[in-house]
Amino acid sequence: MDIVVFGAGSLGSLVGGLLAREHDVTLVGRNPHVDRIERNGLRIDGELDAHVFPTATTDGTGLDADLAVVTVKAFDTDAAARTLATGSLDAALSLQNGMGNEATLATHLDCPVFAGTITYGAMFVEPGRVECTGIGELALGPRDGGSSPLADRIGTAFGAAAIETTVAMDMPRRLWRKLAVNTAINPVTALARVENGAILDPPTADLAAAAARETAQVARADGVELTDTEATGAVESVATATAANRSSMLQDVESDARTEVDAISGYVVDRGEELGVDTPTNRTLATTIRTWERGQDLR
Ligand SMILES: NC(=O)C1=CN([C@@H]2O[C@H](COP(=O)(O)OP(=O)(O)OC[C@H]3O[C@@H](n4cnc5c(N)ncnc54)[C@H](OP(=O)(O)O)[C@@H]3O)[C@@H](O)[C@H]2O)C=CC1
Ligand SMILES: CC(C)(CO)C(=O)C(=O)O
Repeated sequence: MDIVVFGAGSLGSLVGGLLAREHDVTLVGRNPHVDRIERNGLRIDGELDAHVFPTATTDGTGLDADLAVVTVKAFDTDAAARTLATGSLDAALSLQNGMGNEATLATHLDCPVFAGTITYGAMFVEPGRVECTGIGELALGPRDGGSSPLADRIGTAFGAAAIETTVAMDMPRRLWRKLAVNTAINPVTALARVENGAILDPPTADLAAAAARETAQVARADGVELTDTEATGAVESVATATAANRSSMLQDVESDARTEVDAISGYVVDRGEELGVDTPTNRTLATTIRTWERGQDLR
């Protein structure tokens, strides 16, 4: 397959690098990372080891591909979609955290847009090098659920590159369950400046669980069957499995970078308002993170 990976930061470089073991990959990213990849290739180390030579560019306009994998931060999705729309794609797949990315992509792109969730961990080490901090799995499928031969083809292509992949018929449920995890872990760890495992202890556990329960309530109002128990259970198991991790939102706050709060807690608040579900915990968490953002000179 010809695959464009739009957003060659931590995750995009890892996924693009793994795909490059089997497919023709073009990474769209920033310099000096792109420059280094063009000259010396991309090294992946940590839990996986690879040295690959994908094409890399800082200019994402006019690209033609079978598939675009979108891995920019949620707040960059609109710009990424507009740039990708200048080329020609057969399909697009979001692997981003937060909600609403697929809808944004579909607004601009004239091709099927698939939803994805990924539990691989990636960390940018230096230009030309990323670390795989955890081997997980990838699920992808139609963004409204159901099956599609094109999703099957994409799943087969990821599998051929030895990426653990499930083609799922229940992506809306999976996206909401991941959102419940992110609404519980990300803002709480970012505000308290603690690793993921710390949210398992009372009284923080109550705060995180309240955020997850509200997210599940909004999901149900949106027609997706996600019980409170399933949402809080997912939070507990992810926080346990990633106990020593610093969440992406904590890392953003620590490096004075903009967070994805609008697509995480903010999404739950906004969708809850539309559906008549009050979300006081998510509202408080979103407001506090946004207040922090406004007070910073963000990168
Ligand atoms: N890292 C991880 O382990 C995981 C991340 N995710 C999700 O994946 C997404 C990406 O995360 P992550 O990789 O950590 O983020 P990064 O910030 O490391 O990667 C995004 C990259 O895209 C670049 N970018 C944005 N717009 C453009 C553009 N127009 N042209 C070229 N490059 C562009 C950014 O550059 P710049 O910053 O200069 O704008 C940045 O280098 C997020 O939604 C995150 O929540 C999900 C699971 C795991
Ligand atoms: C699952 C979790 C919470 C892992 O840290 C994550 O997705 C993030 O940090 O954004």
